Amino acid sequence: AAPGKLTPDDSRVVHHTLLVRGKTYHYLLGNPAGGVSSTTTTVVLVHGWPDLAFGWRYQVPFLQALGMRVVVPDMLGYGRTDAPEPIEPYSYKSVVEDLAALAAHVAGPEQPVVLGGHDWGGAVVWRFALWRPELTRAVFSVCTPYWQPLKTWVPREVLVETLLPNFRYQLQLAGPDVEAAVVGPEKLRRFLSSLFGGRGPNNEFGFSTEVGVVFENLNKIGPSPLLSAAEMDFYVDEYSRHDLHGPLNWYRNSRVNFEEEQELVEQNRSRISAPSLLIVASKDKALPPAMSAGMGRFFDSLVKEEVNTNHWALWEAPQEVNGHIGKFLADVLK
Ligand SMILES: O=C(NCCCc1ccccc1)N[C@H]1CC[C@H](OCc2c(F)cccc2F)CC1
Repeated sequence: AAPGKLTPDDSRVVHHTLLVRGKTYHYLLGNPAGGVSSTTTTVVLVHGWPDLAFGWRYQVPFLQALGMRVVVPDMLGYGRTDAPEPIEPYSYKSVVEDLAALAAHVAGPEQPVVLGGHDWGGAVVWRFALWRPELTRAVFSVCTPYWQPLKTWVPREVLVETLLPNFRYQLQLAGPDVEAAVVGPEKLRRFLSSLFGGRGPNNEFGFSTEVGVVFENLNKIGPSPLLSAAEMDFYVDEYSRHDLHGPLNWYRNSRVNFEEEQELVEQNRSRISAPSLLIVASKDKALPPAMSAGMGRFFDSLVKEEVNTNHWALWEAPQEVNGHIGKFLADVLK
C-alpha cells in the first residue's frame, strides 16, 4: 500500500531553517527510505498560492520510498519562511537563486537536483530550468504550463482582456483589497476554504477566477472537502503568523519578471534541455490544459500527462499524480 500522507508534526521529515541570500527559509527535509548515499537523488518541491510546504504531504513519503531525498521549503512569504515587505525578492529570478542556494546547501555545491512545482511553484521550476540548466537534473510541473520569456511587455490587464480571461482574479490579488480585508484567523479560514473548494449553503463561491475573492460570500463558506479539520487548522495557524502581504507579493512582479527576463531574451535562452514532465488538471479554471498547447516546441524532452481534477491535483488525485511522477523519474534516472 502507498505510504500515508504527512501529518503536520510528522517524524518522517525534519524541520530546518537556513539563511538564504538574507532571508530565513524554513524547509522540510525528508531522507530516503534506505538512507543517503553518494548517488542519492535530491528532489526540491516548490508549492504555489495559497499553499505551504505541507501542500506536498501526499508526495513526500512516496518520493522517500523511491529512495529520494526530498527538500520542501515554505516559499518566500509563507509559513515559517520570512515575508519581506518589498516585491522584488519574490521575482522568479530571485526565488530561483534562493532555491539554488538551498539545493547547494542540502545536495552539495554544483549538484544537479530534480525540481518539482505546483501552481506558482510550477512557474518557478520552469524558470529554474531556464536560469540554472546546469543544476537541473529533471523538472516537473503540476498544473502550470511553460511560457517563453517575452520581449514585448503586456500589462496583466491587457493579457486578461485579450488572451487569458481566466487570469482576471490576479488583478484583484495584486491590489490592496484582499490584503486589507483578509486579516485574522477566522477570515483566513474562510479565505483558505474558499480557495480549497469550500462552498456556501447554497453552493456560493468564496473565490472565482473571474472575480477573485467574493467578499460578500466569505462568512458563508463551509469546510473544504479536500482537507481534514486538523489539516485546515494547521494552514490557518501557519497563515496567521503574517498577513497576506507576502503571499500576494507574488502577484505584483509581472513588470519586474519581464525586465529581469530580458537577459534571457537577449541570450536567446527560451529552450529547456532537462527532461521535463507536465501534468495538467482537466478542470483547473486558473490553469486549464489548453494553456499548454504548443509548449513542447521549447523542450528537448517533454512528457505531458493529464489528471481529471480541479486546481488541487496534488490532493485530489495523489495516487495518479505520484504514479506519473514515479514513472517519469524512473525513466530519467535509469
Ligand atoms: O494564480 C495562481 N494560482 C492561484 C489559483 C487559485 C485557484 C484555486 C482554486 C481554483 C482556481 C484557482 N497561479 C499562477 C501561477 C503562475 C501563472 O503565471 C505564469 C503564466 C503566465 F504568466 C503566462 C502564461 C502561463 C503561465 F503559467 C499565473 C497563475
